[in-house]
Amino acid sequence: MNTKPIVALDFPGEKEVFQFLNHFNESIFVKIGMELYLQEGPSIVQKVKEQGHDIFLDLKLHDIPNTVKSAMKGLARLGVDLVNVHAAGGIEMMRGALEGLEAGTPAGKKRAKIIAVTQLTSTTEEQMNQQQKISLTLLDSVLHYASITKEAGLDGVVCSVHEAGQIAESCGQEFLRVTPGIRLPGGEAHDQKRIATPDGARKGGSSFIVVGRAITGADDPLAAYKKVCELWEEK
Ligand SMILES: O=C(O)c1cc(=O)[nH]c(=O)n1[C@@H]1O[C@H](COP(=O)(O)O)[C@@H](O)[C@H]1O
Repeated sequence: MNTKPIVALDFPGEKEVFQFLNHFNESIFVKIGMELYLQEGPSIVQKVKEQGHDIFLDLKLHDIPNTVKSAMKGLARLGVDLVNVHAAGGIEMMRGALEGLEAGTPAGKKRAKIIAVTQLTSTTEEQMNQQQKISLTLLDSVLHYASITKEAGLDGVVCSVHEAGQIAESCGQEFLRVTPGIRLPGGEAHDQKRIATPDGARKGGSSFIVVGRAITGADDPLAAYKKVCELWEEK
């Protein structure tokens, strides 16, 4: 797995995906999320893989442990590089997800990394306090979810850049911090609440950045991708 920016293929269907991927003549790291997967099904994973791209299959599983375990067993056969669940499903559910993933990974193949969503980057502390009835700071809630994710044996979490550094301190550098909510300087936030720039993410302790609309919605997606890479990788 490389640490290239992960480009969110949030498109309605296959046609738009390949129009977009045609801009690139190198293999990149992409994310297939629920919008695309629910329209096209598992075949889209196969088709994107055939072009040589690394894949984060972002289906954010959150259900009873047995259901998540069985679902993960099936997903493991798709041969993707990274998958995720919601940490709010609890330790038993996350352990089930990991067991399913291990059981479903074909012999001789590397199992996908598995991470858990802490608090979505579209959530504010006020929303969390009022709507989830969690009376902590947002940072403490994210740190708590990171600690139970680690206890369950997963490889890391999805969080915002604002929490990434503290998670690295409490859970270790090896524990992945995958951070969406990335915008180019001055870019529109849209529905995201906890945002940062690619260079902010590098300085803030992210292991990976997930970038969607800043690239897919740009007039020149390749130029936007290159700009993101430049800021993310700058030494
Ligand atoms: O799990 C995710 O990928 C995810 C978690 C999160 O907390 N926030 C978040 O935005 N995402 C995903 O990251 C992508 C962000 O897209 P943009 O806001 O367009 O860059 C979307 O595909 C989201 O589904």
